[in-house]
Amino acid sequence: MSRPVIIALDFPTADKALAFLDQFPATANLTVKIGMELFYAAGPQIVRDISARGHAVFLDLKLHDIPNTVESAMRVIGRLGVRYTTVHAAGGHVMLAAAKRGLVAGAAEEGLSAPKLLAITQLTSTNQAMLNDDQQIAGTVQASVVHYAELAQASGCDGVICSAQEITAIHVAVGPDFIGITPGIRPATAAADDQQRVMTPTAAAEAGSNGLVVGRPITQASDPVKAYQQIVTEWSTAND
Ligand SMILES: O=c1ccn([C@@H]2O[C@H](COP(=O)(O)O)[C@@H](O)[C@H]2O)c(=O)[nH]1
Repeated sequence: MSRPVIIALDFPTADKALAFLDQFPATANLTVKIGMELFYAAGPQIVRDISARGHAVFLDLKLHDIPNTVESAMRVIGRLGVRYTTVHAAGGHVMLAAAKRGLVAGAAEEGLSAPKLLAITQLTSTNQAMLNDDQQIAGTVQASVVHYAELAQASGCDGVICSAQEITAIHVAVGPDFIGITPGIRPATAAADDQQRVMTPTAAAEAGSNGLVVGRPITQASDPVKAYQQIVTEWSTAND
């Protein structure tokens, strides 16, 4: 299984996202994440433009709606040729199964492989107090995340999005082949920003993360290519 370092392209326009990518060698074959900001600004064309440059796309729209709506939206996403996409586990097993059905159907219509469906467990910006007080979920963050991983697996998802802090417990609960992609990654000297459950690339590798998502530590670095390469080196070394 490949273990990508996924760059979160959190930019307000297509021009800014493409200019950012222009800094990398044309042969870089990156894996990049298009989230709500860029997709709402630039639409499906930005997925096509970035794919045409040879990069793999993770379309992170975090769907959470009634099952029929999610299934229909996932059918559209399935036609785009992305590698990963996301849905909120909190939508429940009926919605998650509908998401998977839509994704598989949409991809089949275009003769494509279905994207990997990853369920958001607890956002990495959520801490223990927010879980208990805001969401009124009792217990630990880890218990909630593991519960959502089990629900996602039983509902046909391919993996989850979680903090690297929970990845070991997830793999114990649902097995090592269930994908755990981890945002909230910060090199040792980087600011946490709004992230609450962070880990370094080395610690994430040691815990068993299947892939990192990194945004601001790369996109806002004075030398983004160097920042990306440093994280890839740290991650690869720790995975060896
Ligand atoms: O739980 C989650 C789910 C998704 N994200 C996304 O990852 C990146 C992280 O960006 P940073 O700048 O490295 O904090 C961002 O696009 C989020 O939407 C997440 O952080 N946590």
